[in-house]
Amino acid sequence: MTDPRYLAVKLLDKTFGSCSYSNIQLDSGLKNSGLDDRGKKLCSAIYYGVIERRITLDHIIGGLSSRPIAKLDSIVLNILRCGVYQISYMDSVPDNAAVNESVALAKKFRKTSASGMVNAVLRNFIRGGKALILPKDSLKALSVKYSVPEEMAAELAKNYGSEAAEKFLAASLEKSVTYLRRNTTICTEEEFVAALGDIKAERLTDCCYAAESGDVTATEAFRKGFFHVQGLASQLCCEALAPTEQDRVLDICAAPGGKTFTMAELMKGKGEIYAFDLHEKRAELIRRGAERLHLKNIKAAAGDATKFNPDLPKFTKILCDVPCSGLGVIGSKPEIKYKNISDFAGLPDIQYKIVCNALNYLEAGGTLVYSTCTVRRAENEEVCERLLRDHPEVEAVELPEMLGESFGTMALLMPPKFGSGFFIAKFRKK
Ligand SMILES: C[S@@+](CC[C@H](N)C(=O)[O-])C[C@H]1O[C@@H](n2cnc3c(N)ncnc32)[C@H](O)[C@@H]1O
Repeated sequence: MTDPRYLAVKLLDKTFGSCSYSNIQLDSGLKNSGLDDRGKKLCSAIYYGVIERRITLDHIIGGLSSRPIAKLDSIVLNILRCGVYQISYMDSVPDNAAVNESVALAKKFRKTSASGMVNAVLRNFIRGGKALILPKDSLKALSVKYSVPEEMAAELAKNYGSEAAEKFLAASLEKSVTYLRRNTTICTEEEFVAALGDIKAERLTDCCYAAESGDVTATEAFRKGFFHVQGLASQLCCEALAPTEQDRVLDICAAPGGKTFTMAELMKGKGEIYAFDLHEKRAELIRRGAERLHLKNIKAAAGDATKFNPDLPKFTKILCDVPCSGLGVIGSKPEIKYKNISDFAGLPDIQYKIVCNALNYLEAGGTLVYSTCTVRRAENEEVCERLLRDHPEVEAVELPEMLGESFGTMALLMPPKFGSGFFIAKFRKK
């Protein structure tokens, strides 16, 4: 049988060596591993933990190793990262076990010559009281403490102030919650809770629940289409657009379909939703999800949101949930925080192009919601301000209260209260 720590190191080596998504990498790694549930849990905890804390772990290792981090063999470095992670953050793993398992891993990976160094670094870390010594410079300290590149810490602080940036980074390191959206078109709360079996779910809003840990997709409730997994903020975004059965809705960047499904349910399975995404493969994800949830009011197809499609009708409500840098969801997708800020340079123009194109399909008097799962002004407030400046036919609309808070016409939702970082703005065509 595979060793969970061995698999974690192997997967980390792949993840850090490519740009793949952590959840996809982990799922495929676990699938054929032959690990039991306990092994899978341990492997996932180490794998995600190391991605989440990579900069912090490297800072610790850099202070203890005689060779610079950049000169270490990548497998050896990942063994050390996993070792320091277990010692620092996993109470369930005794320190000695973390050291011995790491030394054994070095041998298993045929890095026998490095096993002495692995042993020495980890034992010195424990002997030194597992200290995390932060750099004096405040930006560098923020970067090491919350494991975020300096450039990104600076960007967050520039956007929302250093206090809000630190709060956001701290919240993103907290355990992430799995939120479920109950499918009101086919089940009552009692039926939903019963079909969840052993998994307990706490109700947060009318249809949003926070699930206890466990595989929610293995439940009878999932098989029956009684819910889909969707972040709290995403659910609030759909409620902000508030589609009803009288509406014809356009969801212009819709895959994998979470918001399409919630809107279809708010419309009681009636009215019409046109759901588009760039490629057919992604449109198919929406169709499959709609089928599992027994939702019949969704038409999904491939379509480029930046280009006008003269064959489309006018819509009473439009959702522009545009592609974005995703910094709001670094809590659940930690690999995002290691991207370069320069990779995001072209996004505001694409986002603006999409929302302008969407306006072509909006009926006079119709409403449009613009949303992202990021916390950058350039992709949020600035795109919306440009829209209002250049389109006199558009006006900003007051958002509904969300979890008891009023936001005006643009809302930056932040974790932990709203689950993740998310932006929502609402407009009307005069
Ligand atoms: C934030 S995600 C949408 C998430 C979706 N609304 C949901 O709730 O499940 C943005 C989506 O935009 C799609 N996308 C990117 N560029 C696009 C374009 N030019 N036209 C249409 N969709 C595009 C991406 O494939 C991605 O699925």
